[in-house]
Amino acid sequence: MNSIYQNIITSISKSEKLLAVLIDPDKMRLEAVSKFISKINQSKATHIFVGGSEVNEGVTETLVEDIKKHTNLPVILFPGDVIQITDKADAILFLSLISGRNPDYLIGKHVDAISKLRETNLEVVSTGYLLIENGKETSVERVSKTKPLKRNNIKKIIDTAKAGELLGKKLIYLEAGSGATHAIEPEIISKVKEELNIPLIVGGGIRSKKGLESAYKAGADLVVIGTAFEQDKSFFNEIKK
Ligand SMILES: CC(C)=CCC/C(C)=C/CC/C(C)=C/CC/C(C)=C/COP(=O)(O)OP(=O)(O)O
Ligand SMILES: O=P(O)(O)OC[C@@H](O)CO
Ligand SMILES: [Mg+2]
Repeated sequence: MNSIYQNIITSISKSEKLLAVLIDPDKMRLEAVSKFISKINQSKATHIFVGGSEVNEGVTETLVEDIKKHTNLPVILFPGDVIQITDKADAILFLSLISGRNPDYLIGKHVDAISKLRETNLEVVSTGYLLIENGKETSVERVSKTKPLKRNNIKKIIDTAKAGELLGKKLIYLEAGSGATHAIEPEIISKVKEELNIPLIVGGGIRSKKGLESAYKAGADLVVIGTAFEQDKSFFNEIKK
């Protein structure tokens, strides 16, 4: 069986660019799901990510179940906490927040997640998650009680991403933060990409087709967009299939 991770690798080898729409269980009303997903189905999106920094228990499971009724795209959990794990999804980004030094977000939550993961068939994708300063405080920063990496310290960012790869992470995710003022700069993306032999995900603050193209051109393999779709459904028209 083709795994979601294998499919990402195959797409990259064919120079295809990937796009994930992030659905935040906090913000998506169940009544709005079918219309929202039909827009996703008509767009170039290749993946659906579901997650948030702070989500109440049970909400993610109900939402994922509903999303799956309306699409064949892979649904991947992007969880801020253990309670967001549900076997209704296809895979989970097993995020370790390697930009920070909070042991709970480096390894603690992961140990706590194992009992739940054992009961699921989720594909687990080990992901090195790097929060990069964007001009304002993000939810991830607040919840994890960590500081983001400074965006002018490119060496630290590159070295952190490479350390993640050498620790065995299967993906590196450069995160500016949901609703970021400054998306990750192309220069940072290209320098990190140059160093890596694993796929690179970029997200946070990308609000236009131009921003999307510029992230791809710099070397992002998969771009994550949430806020732009939440706030302006017409953005989907710009990225129709
Ligand atoms: C291992 C498991 C299961 C959980 C912990 C996973 C870790 C270490 C997560 C890293 C830190 C974290 C809180 C990530 C959340 C990522 C996420 C879903 C961000 C989406 O944006 P929001 O942070 O919800 O932004 P808004 O609140 O502005 O919508
Ligand atoms: O909501 P936006 O700013 O698109 O960010 C998406 C994602 O990278 C946040 O974790
Ligand atoms: Mg949120």
